[in-house]
Amino acid sequence: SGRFVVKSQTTSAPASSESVTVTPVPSQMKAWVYGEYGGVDVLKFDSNVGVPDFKEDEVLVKVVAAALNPVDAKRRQGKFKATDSPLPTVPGYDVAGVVAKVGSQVKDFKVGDEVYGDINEKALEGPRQFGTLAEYTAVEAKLLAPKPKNLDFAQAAGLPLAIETAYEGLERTGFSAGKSILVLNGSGGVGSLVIQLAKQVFGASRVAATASTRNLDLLKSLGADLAIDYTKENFEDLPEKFDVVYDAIGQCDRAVKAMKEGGSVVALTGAVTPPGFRFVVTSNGEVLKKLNPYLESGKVKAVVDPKGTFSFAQVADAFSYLETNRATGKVIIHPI
Ligand SMILES: C/C=C1/OC(C)=C(O)C1=O
Repeated sequence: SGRFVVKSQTTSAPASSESVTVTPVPSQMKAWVYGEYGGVDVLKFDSNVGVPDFKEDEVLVKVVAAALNPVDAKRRQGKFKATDSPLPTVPGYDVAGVVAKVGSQVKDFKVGDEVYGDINEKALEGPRQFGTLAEYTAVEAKLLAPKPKNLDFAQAAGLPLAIETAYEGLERTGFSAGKSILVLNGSGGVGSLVIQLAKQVFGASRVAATASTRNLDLLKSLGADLAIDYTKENFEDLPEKFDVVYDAIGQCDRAVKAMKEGGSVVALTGAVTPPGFRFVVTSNGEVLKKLNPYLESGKVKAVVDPKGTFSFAQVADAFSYLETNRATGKVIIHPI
């Protein structure tokens, strides 16, 4: 087959354009790999990794950008080894890229489509051996959605796992219009989206969020009515209580003290104190399709860490930065 080049153009100002060579698909590719569990030092850059096979209901995506998530680091540390796929592993859940090949059962996508998604339907149960920190990745078509036209690949790559987690957590608490919410870690990858979805999609009456001093203005810019500086006060000591507390940091024992009688507390990680509950995100392209209008209208924005994107060669440095827990928004790898 001939050379297929896609010229991507965002519809927002400042417009950005990027040419992506989609085919011919090689048999070998560049990817980051680890053959043993451990620290960042087990990550190796390999120029001769086999391009993954894909099933009839899957697509092969030419990766343009990928995002790092805490689950990538925890998985590499072996915290989920009991349910992990075999080593060696190519890490990475989030992808934004261009469809390079489609399986025979795929109807919703064709070669050249610009897509984004989280490639692991169940984050901790058998995540794919060949992830997104690679030139190509295979994924079920049902986990993908068209990339929002106004976002470049780097911005889009940072959304799937975080926005699906934010949305699913709000749904699971029964959050709805007119309710109040407190978001713990409002400047994080998930928290920065919980603030926006609560306000713009669910119709929150009031949104409060915690962050450090340097991120209080960001909370307000995302729509928070109350920005709480956790270096200066304890949110659970404030007189105001909330219908829902979304714990995106691991402070469930404190979160339940900020909940109104009859309210709900959802936690992403860490020990759970009743009535708080924990869940693990299920990836679903339909959630991304449902949220695309909010992204394309600009009502909901992707938050990329101010350090900017890390190059493909800098993946180990990017993980070191992510694991400081100091990132604001998402840590993105672009271009790949
Ligand atoms: C994205 C999934 C996760 O699930 C747990 C328990 C974490 O700590 C994650 O990051």
